[in-house]
Amino acid sequence: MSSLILENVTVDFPIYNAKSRSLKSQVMSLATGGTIGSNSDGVVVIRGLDNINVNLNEGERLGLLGHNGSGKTTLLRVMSGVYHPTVGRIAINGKCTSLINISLGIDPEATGRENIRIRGALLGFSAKEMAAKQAEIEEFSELGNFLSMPVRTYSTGMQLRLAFSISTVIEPEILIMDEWLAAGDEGFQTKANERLHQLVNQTKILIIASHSKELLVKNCSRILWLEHGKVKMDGDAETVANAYFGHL
Ligand SMILES: Nc1ncnc2c1ncn2[C@@H]1O[C@H](COP(=O)(O)OP(=O)(O)OP(=O)(O)O)[C@@H](O)[C@H]1O
Repeated sequence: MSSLILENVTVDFPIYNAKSRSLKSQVMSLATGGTIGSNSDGVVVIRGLDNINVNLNEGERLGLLGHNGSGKTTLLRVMSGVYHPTVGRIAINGKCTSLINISLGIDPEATGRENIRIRGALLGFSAKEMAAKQAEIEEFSELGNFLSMPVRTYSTGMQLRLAFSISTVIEPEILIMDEWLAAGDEGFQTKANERLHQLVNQTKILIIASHSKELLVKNCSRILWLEHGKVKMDGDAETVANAYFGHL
């Protein structure tokens, strides 16, 4: 059974070149972002997440809502292992894939084909599994002869096509997304959308951050509303979305 559990998770970002004396006290509810404070050494600290508790089980589809800087991306990054909690712990059960920063790790000097191979190895595919995946990824990307060219020669859209084709070939049990991924030109977008829908439908646990009510209500069963790194509301998707969009 897949599950994802966060217990008392706090994430602090120490900012060594900021001066705490220049910070003015602000009315919290007016400010965007996390809480800015300082630690015992006088170092300025931005608290991205503040004591978050989430328990996700198979079948759950969690949406993240909140103003700019409320902690959505930080939470997604903690869930995908990019950040470690400063305090608290996280337990992940199941194969987890994050579709945030899909272009990260693409080597511009290597060819498209080499990049597919490199990423496959990083994802833990065996040589045999990779041979089948390689053909599938190449075909999906529709990059043709460009697959033999270094990625630095690609346009932005072509790079995205490659990154998208690679990142979505895996079938995760836990899927983490920051907004709905859009890649490529019109033709490719239709195809990319279909693939994303497939992934979202197949995954056992979904976590997606978005500013779109429609997207969240359509894809999620539960929504966590974050404010200044804290949980403001957690509940049924429609109820939380109505409360959030009603307060704006
Ligand atoms: N790498 C970092 N270094 C310092 N502070 C950070 C870093 N990443 C995030 N923060 C801070 O943590 C808080 C939460 O940011 P986060 O990116 O998680 O917000 P968000 O809800 O995803 O916002 P948005 O809707 O604008 O994408 C903000 O106050 C931000 O300034």
